[in-house]
Amino acid sequence: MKSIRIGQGYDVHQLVAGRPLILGGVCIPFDKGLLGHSDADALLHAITDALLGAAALGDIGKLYPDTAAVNKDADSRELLRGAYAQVQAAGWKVINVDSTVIAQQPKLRPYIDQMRQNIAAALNLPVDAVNIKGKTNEKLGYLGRQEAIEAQAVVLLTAV
Ligand SMILES: Nc1ccn([C@@H]2O[C@H](COP(=O)(O)O)[C@@H](O)[C@H]2O)c(=O)n1
Ligand SMILES: C[C@@]1(CO)OP(=O)(O)OP(=O)(O)OC[C@H]1O
Repeated sequence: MKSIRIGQGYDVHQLVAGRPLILGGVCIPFDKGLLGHSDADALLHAITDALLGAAALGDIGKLYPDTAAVNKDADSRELLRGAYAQVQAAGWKVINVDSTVIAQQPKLRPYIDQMRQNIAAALNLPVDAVNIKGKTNEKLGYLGRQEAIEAQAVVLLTAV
């Protein structure tokens, strides 16, 4: 049997006024957005870390330091594609992705299908190999107070 690997990823970014809210490569209408060096797409960052973790290639900050001017305002779809190129060069391909975005507001459901399509395109996967779940934080803590949005992801790789 071909070997398989699992990886998990996590990210959180602060929600602030004056920034666009970008999740899964979708710009979501909202009165606040995520703060970061890049476009701060917490979902794509969590998936990128899950990919790199499964292939034992470190983490997103190792590939794309937040001190590098080239990464300023980067489109996280490009970061995800670049990380996946390294994962593929190491002899792996993705089987599937599952993820959770914890956002008290806004409701993500209307945007989930477009996010799945963006992630599937970046990873050369069928859309039904990518799942995204939205959760509130039941108004608890900093997520519940809409001070941040968090994302968690797992990916499964198989040897090519
Ligand atoms: N930002 C969010 C949060 C939740 N959803 C959807 O609502 C359902 C219920 O959420 P709970 O946190 O109350 O369990 C959840 O299963 C999602 O379908 C959402 O779309 N966006
Ligand atoms: C993506 C990078 C690089 O621009 O910066 P941020 O957008 O701040 O995101 P984070 O998830 O904190 O870490 C990875 C970074 O190195």
